[in-house]
Amino acid sequence: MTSAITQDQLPQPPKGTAPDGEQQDAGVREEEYLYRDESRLQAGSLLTSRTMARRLPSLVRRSVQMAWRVDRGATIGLLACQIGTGVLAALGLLAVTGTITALVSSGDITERLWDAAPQLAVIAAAAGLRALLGIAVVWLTGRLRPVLGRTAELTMIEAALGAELAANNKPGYNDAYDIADRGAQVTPDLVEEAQDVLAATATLAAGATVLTVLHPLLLPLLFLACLPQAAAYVRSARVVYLAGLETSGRRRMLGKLRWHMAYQESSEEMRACLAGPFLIGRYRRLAASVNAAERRAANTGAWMGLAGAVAGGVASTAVWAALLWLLASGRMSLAAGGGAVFALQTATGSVRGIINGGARLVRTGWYVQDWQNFLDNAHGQAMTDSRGTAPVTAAPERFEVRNVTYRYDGAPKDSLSNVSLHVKRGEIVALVGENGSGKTTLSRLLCGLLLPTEGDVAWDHASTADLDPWGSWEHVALVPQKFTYLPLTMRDNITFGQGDTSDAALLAACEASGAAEMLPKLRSGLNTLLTSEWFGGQQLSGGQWQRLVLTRAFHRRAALLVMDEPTAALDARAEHRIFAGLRELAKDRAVLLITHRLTNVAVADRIVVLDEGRIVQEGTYAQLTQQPGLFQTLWELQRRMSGDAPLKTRPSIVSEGRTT
Ligand SMILES: Nc1ncnc2c1ncn2[C@@H]1O[C@H](COP(=O)(O)OP(=O)(O)OP(=O)(O)O)[C@@H](O)[C@H]1O
Repeated sequence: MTSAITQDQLPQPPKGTAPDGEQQDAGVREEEYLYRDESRLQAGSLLTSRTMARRLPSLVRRSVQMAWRVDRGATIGLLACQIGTGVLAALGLLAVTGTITALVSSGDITERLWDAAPQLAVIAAAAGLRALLGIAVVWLTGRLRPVLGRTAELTMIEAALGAELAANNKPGYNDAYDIADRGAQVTPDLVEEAQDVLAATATLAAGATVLTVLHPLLLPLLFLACLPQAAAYVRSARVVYLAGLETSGRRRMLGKLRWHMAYQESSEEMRACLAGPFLIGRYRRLAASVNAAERRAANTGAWMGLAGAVAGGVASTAVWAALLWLLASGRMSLAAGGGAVFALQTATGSVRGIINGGARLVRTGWYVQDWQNFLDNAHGQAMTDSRGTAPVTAAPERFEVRNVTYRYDGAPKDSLSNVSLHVKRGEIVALVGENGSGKTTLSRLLCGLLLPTEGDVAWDHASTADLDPWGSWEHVALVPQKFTYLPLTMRDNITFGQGDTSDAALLAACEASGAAEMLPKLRSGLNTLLTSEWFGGQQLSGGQWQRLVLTRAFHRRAALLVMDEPTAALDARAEHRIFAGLRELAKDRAVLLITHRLTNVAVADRIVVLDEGRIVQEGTYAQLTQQPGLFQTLWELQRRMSGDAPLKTRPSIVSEGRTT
């Protein structure tokens, strides 16, 4: 038996605080996590019924094209079913009007019944076949939906991977991604809704033919009667869509909170810092604001629906009055009138189906349009638009940053100012400096992951902006400061399906990084799934993961090796192994080493010291340890802390800022 979780089963805050962390949390400010793309919101609010009517055919066409691309068989089957449904509906309807005409004509009742019998048989056969086609539609749709959904997701991932790394800092990019992702999720709905519209259109075609034959006035009247409801549906769809846009940022934040509160990676901090109650409080407030926006949209939608229904009711009464008038004035026979009543009812149902399905289709179409816009150019961040396609034909010899300035989008100041640096194959260059001085940013530029705001980054003589990014990253091996724990086997985590995947090649890289030592402890050696979230998996420690990430970089045998704090999580023996082996590794590689452990940079040929985004010192280890300046100050502080030596200079930076 299942039971709902009660409030007291949730993590509780420390005594003296409100259960939802209210005392610590000032709440969600009005402007927090809000979507602010005014032009987009304005464009959304201008979407009208006329736009909808104009877009409907292209949306149906697009959904058919999407379905065609992923499963031609199912698409052909579905189209055939819709056409079949329409034909059967027409046959059934004609048979019904024929039956009614036969039954209300004069003559013996037995004769009239015999006359109507073939029509009744057609009605029964058409209804049975339509039911069969309905089952086929459900089966084919069930076959198509998941493939469409997964394909849409994959195209999103490809588009995101094809965007500039800097895109994450661009205003609106992450919102655009989220909104587009929603579009990807509803892609299967587009096909289903298009089908509903097609089916209703097919039935309407049948009803319309009969109505027009009975009296040419009936069909236009019917359309007029449905217009108010159509307008109401579209308005309500627009309100819901706009509410979705406005709340996208907050819904993204809700997703992030759920992730951090529930998943393994952050679970220890969540518990030990008692972050749960605080974050649950924050979640509640954000959720309440999203709920309120959605409730407002639902209310407005309901009012619009009511207005549409009232107007539609009045208009329908007028249509029925017109029919009565046609009958009363003798402009239509009683027999035809019976058929007309039935045809009118069928056609009214179909038109409502078109309008209802059409409004849903248009709303889904807006989302799908967002998805397609993102696929087109990743919200203006596609690398194909910002970079060249020049291939990197041979492994570059020299990597150079020339007079580079870089500022992250939205940042108040430059992270790097007029910086120049080069590193050649066979050389180790160390980059040092205090937190936030720009080391990682510089390494991202050297790798071609970021393009400079000013200046140039060149590999041999080619600017990274002109190179094909994917081709160039084949020559890069990166040990990032923050690495990702991927739930793959050790083998896959090392190779990502590239290079020599033989055991011999992998073991050589494992030896160099120290990862070989952990292999005997793994259940299935290189084939062990490195996570405890799945059956049979095994989780590594932080340092073991760092060894693995080093193995990944060494295995790539790339011309440029960038190591950003590569030994932060390693034990002394493992760290020693890395630095002792670095010279050997650098024989045919250009190595950029970033570390705060200044004694380790003795291995480098040159040391570049960054301070607040500028190069303030450059030289060998021997030179910089003897030269007064930032390097010497930091180096002496570290030596003092490790008890190596007394200070040569006063550690003024601790209390008075920098000494340079
Ligand atoms: N993705 C980012 N978006 C916006 N600003 C960033 C981003 N990454 C870094 N910065 C900013 O750029 C500046 C330099 O950061 P960077 O990470 O390059 O420093 P660092 O020298 O590597 O620091 P640390 O030693 O702490 O790793 C900092 O002021 C930081 O706030």
